[in-house]
Amino acid sequence: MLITAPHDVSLSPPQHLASVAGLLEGWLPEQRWFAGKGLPLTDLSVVSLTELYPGCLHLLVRASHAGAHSGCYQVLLGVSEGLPARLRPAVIGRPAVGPLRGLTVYDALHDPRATGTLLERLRAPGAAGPLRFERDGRTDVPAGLRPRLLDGEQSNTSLVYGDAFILKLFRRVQYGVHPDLEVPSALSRDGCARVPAPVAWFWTTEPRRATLGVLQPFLRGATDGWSLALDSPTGEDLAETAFELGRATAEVHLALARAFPPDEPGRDAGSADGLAAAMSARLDATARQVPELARHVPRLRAVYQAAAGHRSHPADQRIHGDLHLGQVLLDGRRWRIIDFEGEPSRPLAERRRVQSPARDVAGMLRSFDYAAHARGPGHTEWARRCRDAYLAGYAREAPWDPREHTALVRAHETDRAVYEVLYEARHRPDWLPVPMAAIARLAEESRS
Ligand SMILES: Nc1ncnc2c1ncn2[C@@H]1O[C@H](COP(=O)(O)OP(=O)(O)O)[C@@H](O)[C@H]1O
Ligand SMILES: O=P(O)(O)O[C@H]1O[C@H](CO)[C@@H](O[C@H]2O[C@H](CO)[C@@H](O)[C@H](O)[C@H]2O)[C@H](O)[C@H]1O
Repeated sequence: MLITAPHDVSLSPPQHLASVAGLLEGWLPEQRWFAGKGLPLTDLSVVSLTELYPGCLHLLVRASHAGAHSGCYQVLLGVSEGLPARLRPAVIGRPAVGPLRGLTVYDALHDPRATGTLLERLRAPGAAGPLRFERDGRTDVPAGLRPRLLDGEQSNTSLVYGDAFILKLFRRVQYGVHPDLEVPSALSRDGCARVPAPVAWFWTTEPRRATLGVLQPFLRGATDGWSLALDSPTGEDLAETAFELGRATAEVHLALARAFPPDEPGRDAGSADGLAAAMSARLDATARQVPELARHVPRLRAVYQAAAGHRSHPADQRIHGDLHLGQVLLDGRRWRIIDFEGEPSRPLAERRRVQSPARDVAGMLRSFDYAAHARGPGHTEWARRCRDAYLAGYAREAPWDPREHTALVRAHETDRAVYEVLYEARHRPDWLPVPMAAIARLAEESRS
């Protein structure tokens, strides 16, 4: 396959691109954040290329697959004659042909020189080719903070600088306003302390505006909800924290409703029937891709219809969109909520739409179920306690009580489990039995 360069690249010789094409073709599909897993690649094209310094290229690469599917990815490449031992795990390969023959191409996000340069750019707002760097101007970002690449399971890639800031680089790039910059900025203007506020960010103008990364304060010493859930010896000891987490979710929902008022563009009314139709459409699409889901389809549709039958629902509003235990950090005694990106596989415009707050509540309930599986057999009761405490905490702060809207919450849990089925099938097939077990249970419950 030939990798094709954009016509207006002036920063680096286009023939270099042909050199790295074969390497990226093998490397991209192996990455956790690559969304086209299992779909044969038909083309790779560079939509933007910027030389950050000689030997370090910032690329946006479009990967096309058979059919209409394609995705644009952010990649930072280093090119070097030799690499120190600590950078060997980052090697992508050595081009066999072309001007880069014999040189080593590597993932430069592992290279402190490259990631240090990114921070310097963010500290001094301005342009580099099509890239634009901006900052809020209120927070001091010291020079020379030591970068460290996070190695956790992620949809994107994050770097921690001096344990003071964290930079999230969006791997799958979509054009338009990015909710992970838009929402925390709006919440911070609203005075909401539950969400770390963006300090600096960068975006590209080429071929269209797209947010590429956001720097925010690093909550040193905070523990994520997933680790806490796996470490807590009993449901009893997590109940109080789960209650507080419910309160935190409701507080953020209230702040979101204030920050994105009803007449804001992008907000539409939504109806219970429309919701059931949208959920059914997602179910059908997923069942086409994950055939083991197909036998549950009729019963799951009934779950959606049951929610549509109830006319009184909490109003749609902007929500988190992908709330789970990995997105909440216990910072001292206070829960903080991160990652407002929404479900990574959905189009950006869809993720920015108003949705039912029940969806976030359902996301967290699903997460207790995941944690119960991860803890091992016999943790159903543990999950129930966490669930009850979380719902009680939410109801304490929110203007509606999810325990009085069981059909709605169940429909969202089901829709969320369907999303998880596709997510796991694509990214982590070993985890697929977890949402599949929930699907079987929810389908069975629909009989009663
Ligand atoms: N402000 C922060 N302070 C401390 N840790 C953070 C912060 N933001 C993110 N993290 C850590 O980084 C991980 C990944 O961040 P996240 O925004 O969820 O990325 P992704 O969308 O790629 O999953 C989180 O699970 C959390 O452990
Ligand atoms: O990368 P993100 O955090 O934005 O979210 C994606 O990946 C998550 C897994 O890392 C995935 O969450 C699912 O697995 C979690 C356990 O690892 C579990 O707590 C969640 O409830 C479950 O949805 C998330 O769905 C996906 O969007």
